[in-house]
Amino acid sequence: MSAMLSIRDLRKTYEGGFQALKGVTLEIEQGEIIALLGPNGAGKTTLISTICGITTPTAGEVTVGGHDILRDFRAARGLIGLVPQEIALEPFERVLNTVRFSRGLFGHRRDEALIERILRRLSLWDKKDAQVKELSGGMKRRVLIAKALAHEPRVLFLDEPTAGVDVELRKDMWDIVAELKADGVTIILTTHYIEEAEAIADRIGVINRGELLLVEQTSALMSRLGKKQIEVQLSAAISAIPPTLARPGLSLAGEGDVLVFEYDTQAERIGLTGLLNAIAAAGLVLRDVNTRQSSLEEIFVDLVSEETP
Ligand SMILES: Nc1ncnc2c1ncn2[C@@H]1O[C@H](COP(=O)(O)OP(=O)(O)OP(=O)(O)O)[C@@H](O)[C@H]1O
Repeated sequence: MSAMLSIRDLRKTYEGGFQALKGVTLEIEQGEIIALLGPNGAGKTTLISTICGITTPTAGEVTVGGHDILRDFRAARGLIGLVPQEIALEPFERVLNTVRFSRGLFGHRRDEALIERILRRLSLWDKKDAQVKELSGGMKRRVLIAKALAHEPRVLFLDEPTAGVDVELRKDMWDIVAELKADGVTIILTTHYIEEAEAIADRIGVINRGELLLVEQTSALMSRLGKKQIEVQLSAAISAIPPTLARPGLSLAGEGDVLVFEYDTQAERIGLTGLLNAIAAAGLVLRDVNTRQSSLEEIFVDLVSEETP
């Protein structure tokens, strides 16, 4: 089966010489959900904008459903739905018209029943006659999603869909993504939240400084990255870890008064109870206990430093 979205050696150098994409290659199958993680300025929006025809590539090739995005733009764009990061809506337009218009843009026939279903699905039906400027920020984001869905995309791009939205919309978004996937829609989303990528993506791509550092199955990546630390502060310093406590992942830190135990959250047996019992049995007294999970930032730093020879 050929890929639904095929990106080959895509490069983008902005006017002024900044290289935002340095040769990105990626194939995405139909019905797959891929999350692109990356720090600010990594090139995620540039990648999406280039595929959607908002930014022109400097080099490389992209096909959507087999259609080249430059030579066959209308056919390629007709398959795409885009939920952009920035809210760009006509403030005086009414919600219903905004969404209807979006469907017409790429040559689809009117389908009032579909528009109603989408608006209801996004809890916007009772706002259909409101002007966009009367909506809250979260509702405007819902309108952006409705617009993208109105032309029944086969490939949907979500650029940080849940940045700054409330818990309810986030949950709705995740459910909608699952429903679209069940319909065979291919979804590419960018996010800063690893939990979000973990919850909904089949694969995760990490992008940094215009390069795709890796693309991996979510489960494989999470088990590689799902490290957590427990820091046990002792009431008195020790000169070495007692032999009864020694185990892989345990080290002595601070002034000899902190035991750090690094473990894999995905492991079947972590052994925390055993460790705490052994600490007590060794006659050590605890002053405090903290846990720390690797943050996305640390994960990036790890990945980036792994890539540096
Ligand atoms: N029109 C432009 N002209 C020049 N440079 C640009 C332009 N648009 C983006 N850039 C630069 O390209 C780089 C990538 O930006 P991009 O918006 O793609 O990043 P991003 O990964 O989406 O970041 P964020 O997570 O902050 O949204 C940044 O350094 C940005 O300053």
